[in-house]
Amino acid sequence: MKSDNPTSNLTHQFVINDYLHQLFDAVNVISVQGYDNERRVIYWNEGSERLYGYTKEEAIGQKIEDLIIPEPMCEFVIEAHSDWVKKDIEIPASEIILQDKDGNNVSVFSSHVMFTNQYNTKQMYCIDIDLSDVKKAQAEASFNEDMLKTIFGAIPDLFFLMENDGTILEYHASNETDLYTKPKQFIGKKMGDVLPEEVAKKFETYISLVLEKEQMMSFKYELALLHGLVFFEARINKITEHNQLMVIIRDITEQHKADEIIRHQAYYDSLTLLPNRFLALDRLSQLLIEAQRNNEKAAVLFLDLDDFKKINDSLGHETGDKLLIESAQRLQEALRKDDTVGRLGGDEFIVLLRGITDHHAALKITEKLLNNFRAPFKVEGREHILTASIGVAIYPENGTTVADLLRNADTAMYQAKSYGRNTYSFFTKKMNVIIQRRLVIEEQMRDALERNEFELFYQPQFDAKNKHIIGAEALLRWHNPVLGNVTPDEFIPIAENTGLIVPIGKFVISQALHFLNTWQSTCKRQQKYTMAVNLSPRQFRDVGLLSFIQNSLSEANVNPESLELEITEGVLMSCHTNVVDILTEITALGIYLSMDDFGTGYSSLSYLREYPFNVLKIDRSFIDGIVLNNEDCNLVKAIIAMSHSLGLTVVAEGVETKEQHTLLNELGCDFMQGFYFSKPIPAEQFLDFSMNFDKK
Ligand SMILES: Nc1nc2c(ncn2[C@@H]2O[C@@H]3COP(=O)(O)O[C@H]4[C@@H](O)[C@H](n5cnc6c(=O)[nH]c(N)nc65)O[C@@H]4COP(=O)(O)O[C@H]3[C@H]2O)c(=O)[nH]1
Repeated sequence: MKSDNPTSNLTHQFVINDYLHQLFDAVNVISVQGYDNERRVIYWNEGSERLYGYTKEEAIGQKIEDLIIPEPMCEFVIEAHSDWVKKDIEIPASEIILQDKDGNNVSVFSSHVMFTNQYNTKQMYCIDIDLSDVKKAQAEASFNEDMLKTIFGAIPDLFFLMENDGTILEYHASNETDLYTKPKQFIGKKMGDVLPEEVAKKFETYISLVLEKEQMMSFKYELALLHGLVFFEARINKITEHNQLMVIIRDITEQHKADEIIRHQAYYDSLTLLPNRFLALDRLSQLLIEAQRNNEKAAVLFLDLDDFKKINDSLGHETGDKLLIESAQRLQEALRKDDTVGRLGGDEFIVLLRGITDHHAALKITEKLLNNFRAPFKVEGREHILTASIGVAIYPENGTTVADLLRNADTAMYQAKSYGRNTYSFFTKKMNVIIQRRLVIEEQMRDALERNEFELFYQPQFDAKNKHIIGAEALLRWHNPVLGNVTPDEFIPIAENTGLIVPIGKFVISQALHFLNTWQSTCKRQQKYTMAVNLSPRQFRDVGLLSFIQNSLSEANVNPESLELEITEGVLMSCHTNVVDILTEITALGIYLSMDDFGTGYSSLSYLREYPFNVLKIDRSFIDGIVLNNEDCNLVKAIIAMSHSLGLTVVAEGVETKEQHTLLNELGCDFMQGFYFSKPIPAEQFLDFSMNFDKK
């Protein structure tokens, strides 16, 4: 309750207290208020004005409970004041929350004194020290503490506070269950006392580094815990002003596993799980460093599965994948643990053998690898025969660098392929010459068609009985300005590999048919001549092959029956699903089909029944020996008989002597060709030969 005219009632009080008030005025940083025995303000210094917001003029005469006492405390304050005035019960100094003019809380430490003036009236003076800054700081500190607790509780990391010498002072751990040692046991100790020696050493090293460099450092380590191997990352930082260190330890096992998976994907082949090219070559470079240091030999084996592409194309990629997986297993089975087998890509593998004593040691392992391929591969109930060709290069004889050894092993592997596959070959310097030539041939052949470097020679074929010319075989010749004459045996396989055989083969078909037309019209006779043309396996992959042949026949105005296409077993073994279809379509057109080089390779009789052949050509390697060698003679005799029983016409290749001719005639051979009659000759010469021959 406010009094009506407070100021006039209080005037005498000011006079009395003037001296005292002058003193309080001097300490204006703290709030001092004076109250009369009815709790009316008789003194209000500058500090009070600042703290509570009331000016001196506003405050003087007001009762304390109307100014700064919050409503709920009013009764208590009035009572306490009355007790002090009347019963001398002192109000103790305490921390209390009052309120300012705007109703805001004001936290103060309030001390009180009671005077009795000369009129025997009690006057209370309150000295209030503003605690708001202290309170704010306390609130902040407690908030920070709470926040830290929450953070420590929420983060699964382990925190250690350490002296600079590594003694652990304090820790925070949200979960102590899975730890190597309970953090409590760390307190007062160093890492060396509680962790395995190797890990403790790492801590010591990094603590020294952090102190020396004055920067945060981190490192990784692993610990074998009861539930398995756990990977950690420790971060150490210096708390500069306190000469202490903070160590934060994080369980990174999951991240480590994820990293491992990524690393595995980057270094291992996802299909076979073998080291991929990248890792295998890295291992090779490590191997070379070791071999050099220990003065040892090492071997690099380049392994390529034979005809894998064809298998993949014909059986499908799923089967191909399964074969690759099993191949990888078989290779691993043949090797020691510290040897490496990697997949370079596709059907190429690399094997690295360390610490081999000599070539013989490498040879034994190479043979073992090939042997492991002998048993058929079983995929989805079907058996498949898969073989491999291996090239071997030895360190240091065949190279001292990754690139050299790899290239030379590859060269040797090509050599093994040319030996007929399913075999191995050790690198020799001579091979490099071969490879070099191969590259030049390849390069020169690219534009040879455009440069008109190819020419067809023709070798006549004769009726064995009456020695009449019945036809010819077209044989390709290549004269190159750089290489000179290159034999078909050398350039045809390269043309096959590069695919150049497709355009070259078309040139042959078209040229041979045009020549046949010229020949048939020049040397007119009742029975038409035939023209035999060789077809390579690769040409069967050309979807336009059939239509090209048909067009060429009509362009050259030649009957299909006059064309004979010679194919080898290679075409049939290429496993191309559409080979049967193409061969059937070829014969349906009326074109003759001839099985070339019979007697070499597998010479499977089943092919003759399975495919629609009209002609069988006995390879000249058999004809060579028929006069001298009874076995060859009997074999040729059997081939002729069998062919006739299948309705096939038999042509003998490479007839070089009169005796061979006579014997083959006796054995019932139908047609012949060979140097005895004529070598393959250019077109013009052939026409002369044919005309002169017919006149005889
Ligand atoms: N020692 C000896 N050899 C004889 C005798 N009679 C013929 N020859 C040779 O035997 C080969 C017969 O051809 P091939 O077996 O089809 O074997 C051919 C054939 O597989 C291939 N070839 C040739 N021209 C072509 C072609 O245009 N396309 C394809 N794809 N291959 C071809 O190259 C192979 C070799 O051809 P050439 O060097 O012309 O060799 C020819 C021929 O010159 C003989 O009495 N004694």
